[in-house]
Amino acid sequence: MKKQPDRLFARPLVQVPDFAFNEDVVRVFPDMIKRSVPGYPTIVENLGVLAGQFAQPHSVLYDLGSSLGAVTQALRRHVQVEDCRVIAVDNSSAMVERCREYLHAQDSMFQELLPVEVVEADILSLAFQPTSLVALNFTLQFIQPEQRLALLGRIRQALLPGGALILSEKLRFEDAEQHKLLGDLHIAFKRANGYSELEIAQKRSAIEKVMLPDSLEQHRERLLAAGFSKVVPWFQCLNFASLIALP
Ligand SMILES: C[S@@+](CC[C@H](N)C(=O)[O-])C[C@H]1O[C@@H](n2cnc3c(N)ncnc32)[C@H](O)[C@@H]1O
Ligand SMILES: O=C(O)C(=O)C[C@]1(C(=O)O)C=C[C@@H](O)C=C1
Repeated sequence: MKKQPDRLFARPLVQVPDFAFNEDVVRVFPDMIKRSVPGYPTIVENLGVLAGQFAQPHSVLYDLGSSLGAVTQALRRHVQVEDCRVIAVDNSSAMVERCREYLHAQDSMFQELLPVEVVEADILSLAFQPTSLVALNFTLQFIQPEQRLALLGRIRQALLPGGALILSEKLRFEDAEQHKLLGDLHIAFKRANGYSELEIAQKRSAIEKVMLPDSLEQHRERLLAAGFSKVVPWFQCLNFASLIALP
């Protein structure tokens, strides 16, 4: 379970392959996401706090695209509601395997944590159980754009009254000047976290076909079209934001 620094794009690659959540990424993922996503630790910790306000007894909490279970761990630290359990879902077997190890370690450190099940599955073909809280923390941006509405619709159908979806995403901006400013500041954030120009450029070309961010307006419209009644942004740092969507 050794956590390694992210040097995946440090050396020049003849051809940069498309980004995938494989074994190499799993080894460096905690370091990669913290150094790449402005506000990530704040979002994850507060997601636990927010979840505590929506979680209901005898219901399921979903962490969709759970990676190594950072959100699941925050849910388990913050939510103390009777007969709640967490279902963490990811379709990367490398992520799922390591996630189970981390959660096992959390079990041995804390008492009275919510029970958790880690499922290796495609969230697009998941049969959702009635749920009071769904977290999509930087996952929707990796789903094919034409499949996003249907997924959100199914999540909406599964949500209990009084529950919530928490959706965190990288944003693009419809105003070109704003898009460039926040994009440049994100690059400055990566530089300040020790990434070289080469690492930044190669990561960008690895990710540009697999991660397709939407604008805040697109998110809002799509969430409303999926049947959500209200969309409330609760956090933004540069071009990364998190929204609460109410059923
Ligand atoms: C950026 S990571 C999410 C980070 C994580 N939620 C966290 O807060 O640390 C995106 C994750 O979504 C997973 N993923 C992408 N498409 C998926 C799908 N269709 N079904 C399940 N998981 C998916 C990837 O394997 C990856 O682990
Ligand atoms: O936008 C970027 O440059 C990123 O690296 C973002 C991002 C993400 O938002 O999930 C992309 C892939 C990695 O999982 C970590 C961070």
